[in-house]
Amino acid sequence: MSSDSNVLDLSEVIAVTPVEKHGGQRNKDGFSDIELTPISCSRFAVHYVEKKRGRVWRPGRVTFKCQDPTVCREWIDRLQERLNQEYLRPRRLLVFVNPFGGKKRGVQIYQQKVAPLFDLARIKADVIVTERAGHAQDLLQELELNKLDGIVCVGGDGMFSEILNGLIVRTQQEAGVDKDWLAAELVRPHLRIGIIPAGSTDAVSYATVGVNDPVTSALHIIIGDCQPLDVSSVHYRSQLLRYNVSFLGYGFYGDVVRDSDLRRWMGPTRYDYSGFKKFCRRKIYEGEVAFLPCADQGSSPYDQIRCTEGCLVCKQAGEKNKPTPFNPSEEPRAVETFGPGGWQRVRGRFIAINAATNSCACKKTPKGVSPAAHLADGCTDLILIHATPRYRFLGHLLKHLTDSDRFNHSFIEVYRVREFKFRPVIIEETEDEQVEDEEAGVLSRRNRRRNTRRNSVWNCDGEIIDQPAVDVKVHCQLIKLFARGIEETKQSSCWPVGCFCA
Ligand SMILES: CCCCCCCCCCCCC/C=C/[C@@H](O)[C@H](COP(=O)(O)O)NC(=O)CCCCCCCCCCCCCCC
Ligand SMILES: Nc1ncnc2c1ncn2[C@@H]1O[C@H](COP(=O)(O)OP(=O)(O)O)[C@@H](O)[C@H]1O
Ligand SMILES: [Ca+2]
Repeated sequence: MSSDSNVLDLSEVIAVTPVEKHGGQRNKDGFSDIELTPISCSRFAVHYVEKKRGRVWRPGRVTFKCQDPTVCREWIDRLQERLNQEYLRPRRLLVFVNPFGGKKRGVQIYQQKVAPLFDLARIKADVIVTERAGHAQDLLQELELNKLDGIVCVGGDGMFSEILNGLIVRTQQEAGVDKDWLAAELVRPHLRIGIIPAGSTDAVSYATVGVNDPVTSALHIIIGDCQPLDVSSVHYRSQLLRYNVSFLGYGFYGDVVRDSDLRRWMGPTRYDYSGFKKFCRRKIYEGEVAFLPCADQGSSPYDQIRCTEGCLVCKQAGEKNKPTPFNPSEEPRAVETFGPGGWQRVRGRFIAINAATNSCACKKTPKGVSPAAHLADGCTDLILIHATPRYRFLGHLLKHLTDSDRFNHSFIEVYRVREFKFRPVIIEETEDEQVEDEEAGVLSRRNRRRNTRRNSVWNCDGEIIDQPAVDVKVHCQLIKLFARGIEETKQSSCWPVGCFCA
């Protein structure tokens, strides 16, 4: 409801309920405790999304008084009927709660902040509190999903990654698509995923809603928002390792997540501790990155075009990348040529190799690792941080705390790509010769270095991929979230909400 008028957009109404005669007491979450028997009611309440500062949403409520109870009943039924016609609104959800992530408050967050809203909106939720890592991913291979309107993840990026992988693997299996085939055109799951932030970084939630707030995310789910999202597949020698939706980091960020995983008892601060430790260590990793730049030259990580609600860049990418029906006999369109318009190569000694499939905005870096990255453009921003003295690397890191250009350094290269591969260089103790062994997936350069340098791991949305050589490919708008992208805080967006989801 806009503040200077009394117009209420029906698509942002949560529910309509009869109200008890004496106005009733509201509990701390703003709900009236007593549901009145509808026949005798002369009042009804319209619960709606109230937009607060900083993209925070709260349930608002306005009460209407009718002289005649039948008119009141008529209003309730007609409004309820209209809400039921809003086809994007979920009726039945499967909720996975991670009791272990973040500050270990996933269950309380769901019970106290989300469940009352789902009840108010008459959403039936099947809740599963996970008992171990990978539990949600396993259940998604066997549970009955076709009566559901969506899946909700109560946790952080790692938990979301589990559900994302579980759902995509299940969908390919049912569609007969070989998920291990790098060139395969993946089938899009029809179920949307909602995220209730209850983790440590919650980058996916922050980058798609603009804030990490459980009630705000619950309201986006209730009104049936729909936001397509790119997903990157990570393979090694024709075997799928994992799907990634936000951040892939080798070197610094890989070492941070490997070190911090041993300190989960520290909660979210484990990342700052490990970050400081790995910053001081500043390990350098040699390797070669090959990448296929995105075809649309107009779009670049430097172009300052932010991906917001109704983003045109994503809308055009969606038009260009409409899913073609899967045809096993058809050879995929593989681009293997090197040179202009084809693959490019960069070989070097890196502090970090990062890929941001969306901005990766989060509390640590509100504008994101790559502020101009798009949620659904079919590309990922490949950020190569070459070896450099610590003070210069620190200067780059500090820029994440502000809105300034974090890429404006001679030791940083950034490319907007559709695919990339990384091959580490293993340093071994032998004579100096160069051998390229694609079969082993590594370039082995024999040298007189005293010690073989251990490789880093890939930080894949906070989960560890313990395989340095990877082939990454972006699948445009592979999944859909109950979100609408980063809302413009001032003028309304240029496209009606939900325009993306057919
Ligand atoms: C000196 C301050 C430097 C601030 C640097 C901020 C860099 C922020 C980069 C954030 C990357 C975000 C990408 C998101 C990844 C998440 O998917 C993933 C999993 O999320 P989940 O826990 O919810 O499951 N999260 C992460 O991998 C966390 C990465 C966080 C890295 C923190 C790095 C801190 C660096 C501190 C250096 C301090 C140097 C001080 C020297 C005097
Ligand atoms: N019940 C559980 N017990 C232990 N680990 C779990 C459980 N449920 C999920 N996990 C794992 O916890 C990890 C972190 O989950 P996440 O919600 O991302 O928390 P955080 O944001 O703190 O990393 C994920 O790898 C997930 O697989
Ligand atoms: Ca993208």
